[in-house]
Amino acid sequence: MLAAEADELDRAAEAALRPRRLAEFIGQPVVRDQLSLVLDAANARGRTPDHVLLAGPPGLGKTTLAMIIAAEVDGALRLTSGPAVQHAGDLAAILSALQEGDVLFIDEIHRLARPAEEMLYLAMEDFRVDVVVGKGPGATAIPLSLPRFTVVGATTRSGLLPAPLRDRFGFTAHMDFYSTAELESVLRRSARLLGAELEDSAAAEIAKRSRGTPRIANRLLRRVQDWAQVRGTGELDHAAAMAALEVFEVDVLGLDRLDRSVLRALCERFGGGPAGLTTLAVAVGEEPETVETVAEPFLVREGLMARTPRGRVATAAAFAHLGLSAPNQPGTLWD
Ligand SMILES: Nc1ncnc2c1ncn2[C@@H]1O[C@H](COP(=O)(O)OP(=O)(O)OP(=O)(O)O)[C@@H](O)[C@H]1O
Repeated sequence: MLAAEADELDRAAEAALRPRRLAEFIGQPVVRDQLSLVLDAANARGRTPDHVLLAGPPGLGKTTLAMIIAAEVDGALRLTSGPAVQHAGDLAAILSALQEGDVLFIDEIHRLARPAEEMLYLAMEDFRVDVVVGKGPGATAIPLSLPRFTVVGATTRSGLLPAPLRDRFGFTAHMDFYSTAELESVLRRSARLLGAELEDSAAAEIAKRSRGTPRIANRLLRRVQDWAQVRGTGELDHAAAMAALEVFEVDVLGLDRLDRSVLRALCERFGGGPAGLTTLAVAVGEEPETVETVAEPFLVREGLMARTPRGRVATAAAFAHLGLSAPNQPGTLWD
């Protein structure tokens, strides 16, 4: 329910909710300002804009921004992703089909295979690919020049990007989590597009629990709509929001059942920790990887849990959130 990654249902629903132009894009003021400068300058010069890297966690609008960039420069958008390009030949095929002014969106660009990455360096810098013909000592590289195009790379792990690739982008836009007020605007806009009216207090409740992520906000809105239609009055009001969020076990901080059971185990069974990841995972009946990748990042971000060399530790805020009193032991985080 609160995963920031998209599933099939999200993808189908999201298409209708994506802002199409930069002016419609809510939040991310710094990124919007940087992009509008780069795109306006490119348009004024009649040139394709510099390559852009979009860095940030999933669900914050990287794909949406890539589509907006293409729309703003009147270019066609070609989409691919790092894992989809297994061989340099795959990338050569994509690059050689590009037209002047196209925008090539490469999602998860940090997962490109090495040979493809090297081919991309040359394509981004010199608008050229070397097509290798033949094998062994007789192989020759035939240079093929490409029309000017713009690469928009998206990554959730900009630290994994090799420096030579990072350097080929004209700039990197760092996307941040959205504020509650921004998410309320996203929700009001989505409701309008869905032909529904969303009460302000309902928007505030949903926004507060959406983990700073528009994708999650839109998903929760759909569940509130379901509740209103099936069990409520049809209105997207405060009562519908509260009831739907309760059905789906999303609490006031945006924690779901797994998050809470991890915290509860840490606080109640291990006295707040430190507890090792595996021990904690066994206590909640999950795989260590699930606890580490699904629950932990948000708990740490919210200041409810800390990772220390001795193991996971619950903070005073975690005890308070669960309505427990924190043990008073010197040397621990809640002291
Ligand atoms: N600034 C925004 N204003 C309004 N809606 C937004 C905004 N950013 C994202 N959204 C909505 O959130 C959803 C997810 O956005 P998007 O697919 O662009 O995220 P992403 O960062 O590319 O995620 P991923 O990396 O997981 O693909 C879209 O449906 C889009 O409508």
